[in-house]
Amino acid sequence: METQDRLLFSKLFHKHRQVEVTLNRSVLAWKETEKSRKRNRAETAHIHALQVCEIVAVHTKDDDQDNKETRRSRAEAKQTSQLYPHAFTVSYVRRTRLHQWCCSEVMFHSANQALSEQWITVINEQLALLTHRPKSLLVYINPYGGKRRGKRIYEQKVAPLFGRACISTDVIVTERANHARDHLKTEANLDTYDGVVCVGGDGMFSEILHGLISRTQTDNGVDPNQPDAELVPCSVHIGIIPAGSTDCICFATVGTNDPVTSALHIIVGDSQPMDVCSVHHNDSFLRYSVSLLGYGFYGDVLKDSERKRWMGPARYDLSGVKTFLSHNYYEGSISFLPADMGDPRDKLQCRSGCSVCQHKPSSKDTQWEKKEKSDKVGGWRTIRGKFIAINAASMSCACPRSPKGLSPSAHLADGTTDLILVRKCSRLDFLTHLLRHTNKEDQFDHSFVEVHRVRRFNFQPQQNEMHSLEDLTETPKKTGFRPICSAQTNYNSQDSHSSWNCDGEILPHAAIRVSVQPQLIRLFARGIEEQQQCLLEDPCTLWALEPNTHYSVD
Ligand SMILES: CCCCCCCCCCCCC/C=C/[C@@H](O)[C@H](COP(=O)(O)O)NC(=O)CCCCC
Ligand SMILES: Nc1ncnc2c1ncn2[C@@H]1O[C@H](COP(=O)(O)OP(=O)(O)O)[C@@H](O)[C@H]1O
Ligand SMILES: [Ca+2]
Repeated sequence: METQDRLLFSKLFHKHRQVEVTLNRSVLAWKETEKSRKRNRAETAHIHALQVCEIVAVHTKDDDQDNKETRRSRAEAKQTSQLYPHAFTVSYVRRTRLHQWCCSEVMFHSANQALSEQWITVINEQLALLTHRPKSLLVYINPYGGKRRGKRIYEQKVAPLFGRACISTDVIVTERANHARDHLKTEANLDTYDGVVCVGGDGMFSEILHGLISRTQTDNGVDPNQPDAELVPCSVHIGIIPAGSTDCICFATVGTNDPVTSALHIIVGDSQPMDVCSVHHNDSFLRYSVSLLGYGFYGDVLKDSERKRWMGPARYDLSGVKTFLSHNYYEGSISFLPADMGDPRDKLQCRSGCSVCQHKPSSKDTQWEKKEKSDKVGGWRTIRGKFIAINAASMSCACPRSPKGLSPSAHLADGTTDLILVRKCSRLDFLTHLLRHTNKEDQFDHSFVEVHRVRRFNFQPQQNEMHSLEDLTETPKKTGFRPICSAQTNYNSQDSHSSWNCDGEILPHAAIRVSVQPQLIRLFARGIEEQQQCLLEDPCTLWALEPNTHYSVD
């Protein structure tokens, strides 16, 4: 970076010290001047830098300054304000704990009003060049999601940030289930928004997903009932402010469930493509899924938990224990079309800028699929058996309960889903498998678990009439649970079918056809960041550094 690339360079005051401030197209940086450093006997010159793309806003001093600095040294602050009364504040993204962001501020003072205004103008000009940032958002709040804090979370933590970033919003607090979905499907004027934000959990996200996809297909004349239809990607981004019970979609795309972090990802206009599974029963469309499609264990947990909604997020713990103790298994046949790339056990985790997901399936891949379809059996595999759980994870499904998720190496946007088959096994074995979701051990490393990366799959449950004698002898006594090490599992003819847990919603049919639609939607997210993100360039290059001075960089 040569000094001629500088857009602005000035000597200003920051925390009562004179600093050289410099701005180019990508970085805003400042360091104490030599004069000021000598006065403060500082041996090291510290260079601070922040990326322009992570600046939230710039404002005249104003209002906001009940900050720590002012509390620490009111007298000094008063003196600076008197000598250098013209100030501006830059709000920017600061990384705090792992994957967590906050909005920080830095204030610069000047004696010269025109100079202060020039800084504001030039920074704003640079922000205006970031055209991917949303200017107008449609926000839906589920007031009953999670611990029923959605409205408060939005009003106290998110709305002030949107206001600071000059984003205009239309806010709808939902009055019933499917209010947001129906509004998006038929009423919302989507041309006026750059994004739709949902404040709630995975169920609320699912409403937005269905509303947007359905609207997009209707507008483009695509019939979603055709299982082989190529769906049209949605042009409007979706933002998630986590305020639900599991919030797995937020956690797996951002790395944390923090409303402020998510609001900042929306403000900076991050964009993360995501695969969507379309689920059909015969030739009728049932639902879309982006995270978990789970039959058996997760379907039963969800079904049981719906009756305990009043308990809030803790309902899943109780239903989880109950379902685990019931130890049901289900018979059926699963056929799938393996993906030609990647492996669920390759330990290549999907992270921000993931190289696997950069490769959007091309028309060549689609032709390959068509060929597979045309020779009917080519590529398709079928597995019959008795399963405790059949899970399709289109993303890792990481969440606070399971920080690495159901399939730690699943990708957000590779056009595939990881099909995990957990066969009938003892309770102890199943418990060991479940516990491995919460520690570093490999949950797939069991003889009764297999996992396949697939593009499509079909499930057909076993018809009720055929039970082997062995199965019938396994029907449990109604009075209690059998020993924890027992290999026996429950099978009673009334409950011979489970339900599918589709991103937290119960599906009415057991027999389904699933097809992954690559990168059908985009979220205001960037995937999980690997580590503290480095600056695009070394801020030291912004200055001709002085000899015999030690420098340190933020
Ligand atoms: C004995 C220790 C057992 C630990 C098991 C941990 C495994 C947890 C994996 C959880 C995967 C969750 C996938 C996401 C599902 C959500 O879409 C769904 C709805 O979320 P929301 O709308 O926010 O309520 N949540 C669930 O289905 C809950 C599953 C909980 C299972 C215990
Ligand atoms: N105003 C409302 N009243 C009742 N149910 C609602 C309302 N708004 C949304 N819902 C439904 O609530 C369910 C759960 O919402 P969600 O935000 O995912 O919370 P949780 O994570 O606690 O399940 C979703 O199925 C959604 O359709
Ligand atoms: Ca995927």
